[in-house]
Amino acid sequence: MRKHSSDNFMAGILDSLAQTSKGSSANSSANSSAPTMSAAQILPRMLDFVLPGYGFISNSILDFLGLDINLLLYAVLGFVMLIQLRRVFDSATDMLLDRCTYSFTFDSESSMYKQFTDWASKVGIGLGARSVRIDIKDPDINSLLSLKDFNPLSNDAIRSLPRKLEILPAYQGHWFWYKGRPYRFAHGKREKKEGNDIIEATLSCISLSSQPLTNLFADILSVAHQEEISKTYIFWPANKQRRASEWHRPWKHIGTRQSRPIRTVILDRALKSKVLWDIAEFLDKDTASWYSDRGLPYRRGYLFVGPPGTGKTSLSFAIAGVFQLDIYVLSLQDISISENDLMALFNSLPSRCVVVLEDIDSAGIKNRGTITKLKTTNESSSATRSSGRKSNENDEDEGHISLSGLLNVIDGIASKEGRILVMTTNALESLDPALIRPGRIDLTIEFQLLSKQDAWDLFDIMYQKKPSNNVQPQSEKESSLSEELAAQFAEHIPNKVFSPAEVQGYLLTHKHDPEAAVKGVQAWIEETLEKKRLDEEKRKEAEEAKKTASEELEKSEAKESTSTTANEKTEGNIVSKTKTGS
Ligand SMILES: Nc1ncnc2c1ncn2[C@@H]1O[C@H](COP(=O)(O)OP(=O)(O)OP(=O)(O)O)[C@@H](O)[C@H]1O
Repeated sequence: MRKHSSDNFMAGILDSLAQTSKGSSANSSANSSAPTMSAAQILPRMLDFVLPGYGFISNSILDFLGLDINLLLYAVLGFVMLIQLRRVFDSATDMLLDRCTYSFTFDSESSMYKQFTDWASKVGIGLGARSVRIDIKDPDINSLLSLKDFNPLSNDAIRSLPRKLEILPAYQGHWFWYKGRPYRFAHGKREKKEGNDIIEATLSCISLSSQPLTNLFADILSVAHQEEISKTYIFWPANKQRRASEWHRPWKHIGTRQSRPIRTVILDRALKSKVLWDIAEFLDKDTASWYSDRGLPYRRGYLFVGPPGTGKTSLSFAIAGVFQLDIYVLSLQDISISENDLMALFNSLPSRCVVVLEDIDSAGIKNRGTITKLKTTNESSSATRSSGRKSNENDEDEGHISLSGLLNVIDGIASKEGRILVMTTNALESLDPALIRPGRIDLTIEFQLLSKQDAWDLFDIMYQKKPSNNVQPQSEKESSLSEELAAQFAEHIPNKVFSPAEVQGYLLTHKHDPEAAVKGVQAWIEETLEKKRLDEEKRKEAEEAKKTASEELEKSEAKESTSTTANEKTEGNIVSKTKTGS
């Protein structure tokens, strides 16, 4: 039934068209100037047939309003056709992309992603897109600090810093041109893992080979490399939750620092070059095979010994900068790090890096000997029993990582080849010899308190002008003046009394005024020595009080145990007397 009516409908339309066309051809023979039905008339005719009266209405609108609704109709039809064409184009492009595209994928947690977005922001990739992501770059606080009239108490100072926008490719797909080729950057699957969004990113290129993409990545890496040359990447252990997750590296990138120039670390020249040559030789391309040919583990260990603030950490950072290595800093004082964590942390180190184990003396490493001693003491000593402490409590006090656990990590089978281990300590004598035996520690460097010459060097480092900082290099006159000031300054500093950190702290209070630093140094020395003296007195008093308290405790415990023994004896006598009496 329905088919029948639709047949009628089509027949009607064709009839109507045929009549028009017949009429037109008849007329055309009679009158060649008579209008024939043009393509433009087909739609109105069809509509007239479907909606009787449409022709009348459209003519009336044309007559009265001068508006040709047929034109509107064609515009709508054209628009619909365009949309359809776009769909066809999209699916054709998808098909083309599928067949003729190369894609490289990386995830948002990878360092590749960071390097791509840095590159995109630098090259302005996001700028061509109609939809971009924007972020605000951190204000350049360094530039503010270098201003003479900077007042840290004024909130406005920080607020007034210009903040720059960072323009990045949007999360949806985005085409861009690079070196005459179209590339597409898109974010894909987003997954939530351990509270973190991990997004898959894809960079594609229409090409029959992967070469253009490889070239693009080479460009990205070379831009990143230029930046990295002067930077040191710093890693710390990630928090416990992330460390436990199989999705994350146990290390967290916590920052990137301008590499510390080696000349800014004050250390005996011969020692400095000894350690640098040693590392250079270790990192030489032939050294790894030299080690493996001889069955030696390809690792190097250094021990930096010296009082606090003498440059042990600074030298570690400078070494990382000189050799372009990332630095992994680990403190065993972090009680959340278990032996298993330590193992995972060491196992996931890259093959070339500097790993710094800070303050290993105060880390509370459980010493094999100490544990045995404690256990024996606990078993035999009634004094310890009476204090109510259990042996495992003592073990915990001793530290959460055992010496054997640490040794295992440092040179066990799983330990990474090629890493440079730096252990720092303030107290060499408190270290277990096993920890620093040759093979684990290959070179020990001693750091000292400041000599007069060191004070001279430190002053020079603090006030030298660098041509690279848009500051004019020093003239000869200026340079001889600053040498004179450095000499005067060094003259005041007593030999081997202050650490470089202490003197640096003082100089920082006169950052832009070397004359004032020289003028005020004597007063500072006296004040600091007096403070040190008072601190030392307090420390001694506290030590004395602790000693007296423990002696008193021992005495009272001894008294208690004597009276217990006497009571037991008396009780024994009473019992024996009673027995005898009975
Ligand atoms: N030898 C040095 N040369 C240059 N700067 C130094 C030196 N020693 C210390 N400093 C300065 O003192 C500060 C602390 O130095 P650093 O952390 O390297 O000392 P450290 O010996 O590792 O101390 P700690 O034993 O307390 O860890 C840094 O800002 C550093 O610039």
